[in-house]
Amino acid sequence: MFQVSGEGMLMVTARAPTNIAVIKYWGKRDESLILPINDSISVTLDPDHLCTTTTVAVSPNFESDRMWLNGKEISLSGGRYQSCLKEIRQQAGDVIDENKGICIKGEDWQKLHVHIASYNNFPTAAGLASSAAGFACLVYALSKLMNVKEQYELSAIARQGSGSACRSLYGGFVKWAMGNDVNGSDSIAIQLARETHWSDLVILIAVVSSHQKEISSTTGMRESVETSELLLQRSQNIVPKRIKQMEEAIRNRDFTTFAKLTSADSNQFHAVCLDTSPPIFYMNNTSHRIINCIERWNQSEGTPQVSYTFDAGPNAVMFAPNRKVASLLLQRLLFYFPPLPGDDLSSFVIGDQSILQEAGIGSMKDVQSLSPPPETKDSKFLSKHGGSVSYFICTRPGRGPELRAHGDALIHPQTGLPK
Ligand SMILES: Nc1ncnc2c1ncn2[C@@H]1O[C@H](COP(=O)(O)OP(=O)(O)OP(=O)(O)O)[C@@H](O)[C@H]1O
Ligand SMILES: C[C@@](O)(CCOP(=O)(O)OP(=O)(O)O)CC(=O)O
Repeated sequence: MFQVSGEGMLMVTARAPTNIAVIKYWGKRDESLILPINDSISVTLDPDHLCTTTTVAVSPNFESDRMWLNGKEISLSGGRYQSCLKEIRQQAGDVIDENKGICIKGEDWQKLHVHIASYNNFPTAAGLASSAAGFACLVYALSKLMNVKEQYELSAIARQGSGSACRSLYGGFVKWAMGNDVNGSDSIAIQLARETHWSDLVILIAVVSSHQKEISSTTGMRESVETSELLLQRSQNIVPKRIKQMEEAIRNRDFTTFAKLTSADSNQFHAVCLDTSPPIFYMNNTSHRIINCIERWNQSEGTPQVSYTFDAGPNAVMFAPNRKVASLLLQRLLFYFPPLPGDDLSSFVIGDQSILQEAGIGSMKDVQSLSPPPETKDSKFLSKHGGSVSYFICTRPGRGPELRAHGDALIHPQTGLPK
């Protein structure tokens, strides 16, 4: 919402979700415009559980563009922030409200400076796509402040902050079309279906403990483009088919196909990482154990009960077709990856915690007395790995960015500084 203070400051606060790719983006054909070598498809995660909140403010008294992330001032000099700010200013419209004494013409935005305060309600730079939610929220909030008319162009602007950010401008199920234009104007996100289209889906995230310093997605994909022949084959011959199949699976809410494609595409993306020289290892032993646990279960049932996907890190994102299956998944995961003694269950499973009740787990004692999954006949698969998952987040497909009320503003209306 617009908020005008006595100091002549105008503010907007917005919230934006993260997303998880089910057909992965990996590889750019243009590094500075962030143009991908293939289409990708993602599911937007419920912002009630994982989101960025950003307040943007403008005042004639501001001397430079400034930004605070999670309370600490950060530099906006990087090319990605500069591209987003420049592009959004070019699209800015008039903001005129005679009653409130506001008159900002479209061209005035080139001279006016903004203050930005942003907060992620989940760990930043920890493999949970903070850059996707962050850049989507920044561009969305600025577009509202600056009265940008062409809302469909926002994804092409957010893309220049971080490729995957373009998909966070929509809720539900989203495709990022790679486009053909050299200037990137058609490399944009398109909503395939709203979150309500497939609201039974349950998403469980295992935040896997990791002390390794990971290689960033930006660097990793650059090295894959330079060295992996498998990536060339994937982007030219495999992804185009999978995109069509995935679109159809989403349209028909066909979980079996959705699950098969999601896990297969994650595995192929990590195979590309291994095919990169030098090879890149994003998953760790815990990630591999989670895959084994799910594959054993799926094999024993003959059809996929759940699916998994991993981005450029060890965290698992798992999909279940409904709450019943999600609670069976949670029982299995808590059996193999219990919290450490003394941990608190209510901070070990966060997000939509009602899933714990449905899984019949009310206390740490219930976790300890979980029986081994019935498909686990061989005792070598019975070892537990307490503490190797830091915590679980239970969520669902969610809405796209939205404006927030004045009360959520992160900038003080008098000082123009973070609250
Ligand atoms: N709320 C935000 N607003 C603007 N930029 C943000 C925000 N949160 C994160 N970023 C930017 O994204 C960077 C982190 O991106 P990075 O790709 O390292 O981590 P991630 O997106 O959390 O994890 P991953 O890409 O592995 O899923 C930060 O250093 C910052 O530049
Ligand atoms: C594995 C991925 O998560 C890669 C995401 O890469 P980024 O969007 O973080 O990379 P840049 O465009 O360089 O900022 C797959 C995906 O989200 O599609």
